[in-house]
Amino acid sequence: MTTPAYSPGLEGVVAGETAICTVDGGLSYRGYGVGDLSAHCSFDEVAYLLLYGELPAAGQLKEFQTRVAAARRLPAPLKELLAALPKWTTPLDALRTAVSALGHFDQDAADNSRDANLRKAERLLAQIPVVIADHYRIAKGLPEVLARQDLPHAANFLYMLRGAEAAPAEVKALDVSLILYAEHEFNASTFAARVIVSTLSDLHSGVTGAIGALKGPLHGGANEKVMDILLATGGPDRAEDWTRAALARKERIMGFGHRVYKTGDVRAGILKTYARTAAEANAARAGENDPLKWEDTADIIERVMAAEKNMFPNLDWPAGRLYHAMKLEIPLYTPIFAMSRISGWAAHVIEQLDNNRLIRPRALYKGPAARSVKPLAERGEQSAG
Ligand SMILES: CC(=O)SCCNC(=O)CCNC(=O)[C@H](O)C(C)(C)COP(=O)(O)OP(=O)(O)OC[C@H]1O[C@@H](n2cnc3c(N)ncnc32)[C@H](O)[C@@H]1OP(=O)(O)O
Ligand SMILES: O=C([O-])CC(=O)C(=O)O
Repeated sequence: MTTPAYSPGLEGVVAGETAICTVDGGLSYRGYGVGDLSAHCSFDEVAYLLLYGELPAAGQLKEFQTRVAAARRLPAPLKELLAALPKWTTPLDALRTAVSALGHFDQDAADNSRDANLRKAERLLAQIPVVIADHYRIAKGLPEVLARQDLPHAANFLYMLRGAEAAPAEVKALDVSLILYAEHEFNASTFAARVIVSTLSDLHSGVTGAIGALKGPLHGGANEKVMDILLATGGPDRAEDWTRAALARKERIMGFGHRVYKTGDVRAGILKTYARTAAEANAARAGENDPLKWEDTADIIERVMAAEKNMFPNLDWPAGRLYHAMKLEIPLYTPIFAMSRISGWAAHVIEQLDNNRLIRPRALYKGPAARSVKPLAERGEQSAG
């Protein structure tokens, strides 16, 4: 047997084929550049594109939105479960548990046909924002807000969370962030979902595992850490010294760097404008006198990171700031990523199952050489590996 090539972290390894997305030559979903999609489409259209392969015509979009809106409700026992979770449960952990539980209530759960997976994907697309908003309101002791049938994905989420309709500019900014978060080829959470369903497991299992992978701060969890970093600097006056000191301590500045993008992430550039505009608008509304404090702080950190590390922002960097400017609480940021990425995860699960082969790579063995077992009575104590 020949020894297969080994690449730590699978860097640069082509682990499968996809027709959903490419990061080569600028990020595109099914052939459409993300700049074009975020300028001309809504998240609902992009979710349809990812799931069905083509942008919807007006009638198809309406039918899709109607189906999704009708599925915006949770089984009563799941609401009870959300209320029964320990009070320290994070919103992302609650979401992971809820998606797993939703599998029990979905009549198509065990059906891995393409049609059933599309039906389940639409339902999860509808249910995930409801889980996030319901858990948030339960944890705060606030009354439940029922989903609206007449609002698109982003607008309905903000409505359920706050109990009031959001301003159009806020809805647009959130919507653009959802478009940019929707899909990204073989990132860790999507790959996790594909590995899971490659055993012929089911969509809910794949998405539950994907949420677990998204949680980590090297992936989706980074968007929550971004604001921790900005707040820790104290503001523009101390941002440069703080960043240099953090780098000297060999700390990672969350929101920077990327496994694939080494000269910058196109999505970060698109969302930066929305983060800045939201900061100006929302601070003005709240009567704050330094609306661009965190945007200016971010600019300084960007300059230091480029000069010291030749490292550039990824999408989480402006997304964390945008959500903060919208006065959303930090533990909601990674769940918001999930409420978008469900469209990409589901598209990949369907694509994997359309042409499935078990994903089972090899490991390079680094353990002890072959040896014989000594009878128990003859073994001395040895410290574990
Ligand atoms: C939407 C998304 O999920 S995008 C990713 C979001 N994640 C983050 O923002 C977390 C911060 N960034 C990182 O940890 C990394 O850049 C990753 C995990 C995203 C990509 O990592 P890789 O390309 O595999 O690089 P790797 O982790 O091997 O790091 C290489 C070197 O760069 C350093 N480095 C990488 N990212 C950063 C960072 N953000 N800040 C400071 N140093 C960094 C590492 O410490 C390491 O240094 P060393 O060689 O001296 O040990
Ligand atoms: O591709 C990656 O490794 C992470 C990422 O940017 C994403 O999932 O959007």
